[in-house]
Amino acid sequence: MVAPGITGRTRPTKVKKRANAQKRKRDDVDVEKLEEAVAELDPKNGSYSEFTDLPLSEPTKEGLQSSHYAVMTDIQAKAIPLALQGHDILGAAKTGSGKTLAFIVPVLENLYRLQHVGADAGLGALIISPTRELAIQIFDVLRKIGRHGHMFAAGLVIGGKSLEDERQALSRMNILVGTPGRILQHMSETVAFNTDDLKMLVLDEADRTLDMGFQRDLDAIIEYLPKERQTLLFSATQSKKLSDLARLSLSEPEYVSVHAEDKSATPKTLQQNYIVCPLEEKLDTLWSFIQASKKSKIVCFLSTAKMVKFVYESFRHMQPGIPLLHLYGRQKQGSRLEVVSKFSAAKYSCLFATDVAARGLDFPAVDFVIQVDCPDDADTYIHRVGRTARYNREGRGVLFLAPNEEEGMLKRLEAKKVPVELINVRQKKRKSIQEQLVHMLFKDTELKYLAQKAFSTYVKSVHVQKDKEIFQLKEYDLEAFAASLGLPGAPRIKFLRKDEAHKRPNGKVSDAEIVPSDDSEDEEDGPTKKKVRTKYDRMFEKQNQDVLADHRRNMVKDEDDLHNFGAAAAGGDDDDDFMAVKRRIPAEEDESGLESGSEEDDEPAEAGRRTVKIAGASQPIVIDSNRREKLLKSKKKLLKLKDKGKKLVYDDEGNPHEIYELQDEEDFKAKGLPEEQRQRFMEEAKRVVQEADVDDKAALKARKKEKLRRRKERERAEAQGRTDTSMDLDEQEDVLANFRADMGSDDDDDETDGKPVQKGPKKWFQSDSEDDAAVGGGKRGKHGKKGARHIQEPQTLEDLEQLAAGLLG
Ligand SMILES: Nc1ncnc2c1ncn2[C@@H]1O[C@H](COP(=O)(O)OP(=O)(O)OP(=O)(O)O)[C@@H](O)[C@H]1O
Repeated sequence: MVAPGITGRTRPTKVKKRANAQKRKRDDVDVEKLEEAVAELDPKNGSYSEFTDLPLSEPTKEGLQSSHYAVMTDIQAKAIPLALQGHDILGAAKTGSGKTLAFIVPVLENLYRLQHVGADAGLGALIISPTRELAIQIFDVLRKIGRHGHMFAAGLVIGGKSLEDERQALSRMNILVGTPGRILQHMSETVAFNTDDLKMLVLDEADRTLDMGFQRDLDAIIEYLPKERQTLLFSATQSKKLSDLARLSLSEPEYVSVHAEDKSATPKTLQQNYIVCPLEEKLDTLWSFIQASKKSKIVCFLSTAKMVKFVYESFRHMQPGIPLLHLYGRQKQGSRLEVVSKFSAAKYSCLFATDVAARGLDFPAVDFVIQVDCPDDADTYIHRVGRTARYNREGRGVLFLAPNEEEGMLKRLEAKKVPVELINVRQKKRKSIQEQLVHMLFKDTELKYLAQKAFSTYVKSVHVQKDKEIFQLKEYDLEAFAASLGLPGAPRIKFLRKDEAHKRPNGKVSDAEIVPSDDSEDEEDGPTKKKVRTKYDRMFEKQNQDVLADHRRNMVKDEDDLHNFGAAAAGGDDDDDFMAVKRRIPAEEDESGLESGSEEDDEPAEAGRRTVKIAGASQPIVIDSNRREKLLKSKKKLLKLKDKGKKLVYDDEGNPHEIYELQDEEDFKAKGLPEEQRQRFMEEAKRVVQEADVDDKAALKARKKEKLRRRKERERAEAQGRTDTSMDLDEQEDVLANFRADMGSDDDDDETDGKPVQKGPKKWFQSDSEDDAAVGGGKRGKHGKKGARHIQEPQTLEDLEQLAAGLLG
C-alpha cells in the first residue's frame, strides 16, 4: 500500500519491477479463485466468525493478522460477506463495535479482485467522513491493514495541507479518504482527479454525512460519481430514510443492523447515569468531579467552542492535578492532531471537546464521558457516550441535565432505547469555584472576555435548538449562570430576526449575529469556506475587551426581544431568528459621550480598529466598528467629541492669555485695595464700552449711508434701464454669516491647532483652496455663489476627518 498523501512513492528499481510483475501474475490466479469463493458465500445463513473463514486475499489476511484481528465482531461477520458480493449496505451497529473494518476489508478486497490498481486505474474507492480526525483514523486503519503487499495508492484529503501537493498525488490514487468539503474542492478544481471509474463509495457516520450540514457538498460529490457503483453506509445511528437512499441511488440495499433486537442501543459494558444539575451549578460539579477522578481518562462534552475554551483555560489556571486538553473544530490543524494523539496516548487526562469529537474517534481506554451540556438529541448522546466502553471494554457515562431538560431528554433517550439512571451528587463534596473564577476574571481581561463569549454562545446554542420540549431558554436562570462563570452580570444579548439583521446599512451580518452551529465546526475546508485565522487567535489578539456584563434586566428586556424570544420558545420557526450580542463600548473608550453599543463584537481587533485624531478632541478617537464610524459622521456627535474651547486674549506681543488669569498675590496687593481695583476696573470698562459705542454708531451710520447711496444708485440705474444682477456686498456677507451660524460653529472657537484665526469679514473671502480645505474639500455652492460653502456628505473616513477639521478648526 502506498499512501501519497502521507508517504512518497519511490522509483521502482529493475529488481522491484520484476518482483511486481511476478506478483501480479500470482494475483491473477489468486483473483480467479477468490471470485469463485466469494460467489459461493452465503451471507444470510453462513456462520462466519473469524476473518480466516472468508475468502480474503493474502495481503489483507496478513494485514489483519499482524494487527491481531482474528475473530470478527457481529457487524463485521454480517456486513463483510454481503459487501464482498457487491451489495449496497446500510450498516448499523453500536459504537465501538468495529464498523471501520466492516468497510475497510471489502474496499481492499473488492478493488483487489477487480485489480483496480496503479495510476492508470484511477480512483476506485472514496471513503467520506464528517470530521478530519475521523478521516485520519480511518486512513490509519486502511494503512495498517493494507500495508502487507497491497499495491494500491491511497490518500487522505482533509484540508489544512497544500492543495497543490494533494493535486499532484490525486491523479495516482486508487483509494481516497477525506472530508466532504475538501473532496468536493478537488473534484471541482483538480482536472487530473478522475472519478469516472469509481467502484465504491463509503460514507462513515452516514446519518451525519447525509444530514443538513453536509447535504449540499455531498449532493455535489455524488453528481461527479458514476451511478453504477457499490455504496456502503455505516453508523451507530443509521437511518433508513428513503430520501437518502434515493439521493445515493442505492440498489436494493441490504440493511444490516446487528443490535436492533438488543434492549439497549448502547454497549452493554457501558454504565449510564444522569444527574440533575442547574446550569449555574455545572461548573462547580464538573470541577469537583474532576478533582475526585484524577486517576482517570475523561472526555467532557460542551456545546460550544467558546465554552470549551473557557472551561479549559479557567480550570487550567486552577491547577486541577490532571492533564487537561481541549478540542474543537476551528482549532489549528496541527494542534488538533496533537490533542488527539496526546489524549490517545495518555493514561490519565481530561479532554474538553465540542461535538467534533462525538463521532467515531477511537480513544483507547476512556473511563468517563461527561456530557456537561445537554446533547442536541438522543443520537448525539449515543455517539458522545460511545467514546467509552468500546470493543467490550467497560466505561461510564454521566449526563448533566438542567431541571427543565430532564423530562424531555429522558423521553428522547427512552425512545432510542438508551437506559440512563439517576444518581445524586454528594452536595458535601461539591466545591464552589465561583469566587476563584470571579477573582481570575477580575485579573485577566482575556479570560473575562472568553467567559462572556462562552455565556453568549451557550445561550445562542440553546436558542437555536430545534427540540423545544427540552430546550426552553426562559427556563434557565441566566443571571445565576453568568455568575457561576465568574461574571459580574449576564452579558446583554439581543435577539434579532434574520430580516432585521439583513437591514444593516452595510448589508453585513456581523459574526455575532451568525448563529454558529457546531456542525460548521466539523469540517472547515469546504470550497465555500474561506480559511481564516481561528477565532481563538482573534480573541487573544483583541485588547480592551473589558466589556458587557450588565445586569440580567438588560437582557431580553424590550418588547420586541421578548416577542422574538417567546416565538422561539414556543417552537416558532427558528430559522427565521437571528441573534446578536450587544456589546457596550467600555467606559474608557466611551469618554466622548458617543452612544454606546456595538454589534461588531467578534470582528478582528486589528482589522476593525482605526484611530482618528479629530481636530479639537483631546484624545484620538478609536473607530472600532461601523456603528461608531457612522456616529462620527453626525455633526452633532462630532461637536461632542470636541473639547470645550477656551477664550483667549492676546497681549501686544501676540502672546495668548486666558481671560481670567490668576495674578501673583504681591502684584495684586500692590495695586491697592480690592474694592478700589474693582471700581477702577468698572470705570475703565465703561470708558471702553462708551468709546466702542461711539465707533460702532459711526460705523453703523456710515454703513447705512453707504447702503442708501447704493440703493439710490441702483434705482437710478434701473430708472435708466440698466440691470445689475450682482449681489450687494453686505447682502452677500449676511448670507455667509447665516450659513456659518447654521453650521452651529462657535465664533469663539476659531482656533486651529492652538493658533488664533483672524476674525472678521476677511474670513469669508478666502481663496477657493482655502475654502475647500475649510469645508473638507467641499466645492462651491450649487449656484456657484462665490464664497458660499457647500458641505458634501463625507464618503470616506478621510472626508470625515477633513469635515471634522473644517467644522471644528
Ligand atoms: N475484530 C476485531 N477484533 C478486535 N478488535 C476489534 C475488531 N474490530 C474492531 N476492533 C477494535 O474495536 C475498536 C472500535 O472499532 P471501530 O472504531 O471500528 O468502532 P465503530 O463501530 O466504528 O465505532 P463508532 O460507532 O464509535 O465509530 C477499535 O479499537 C478497533 O481496533
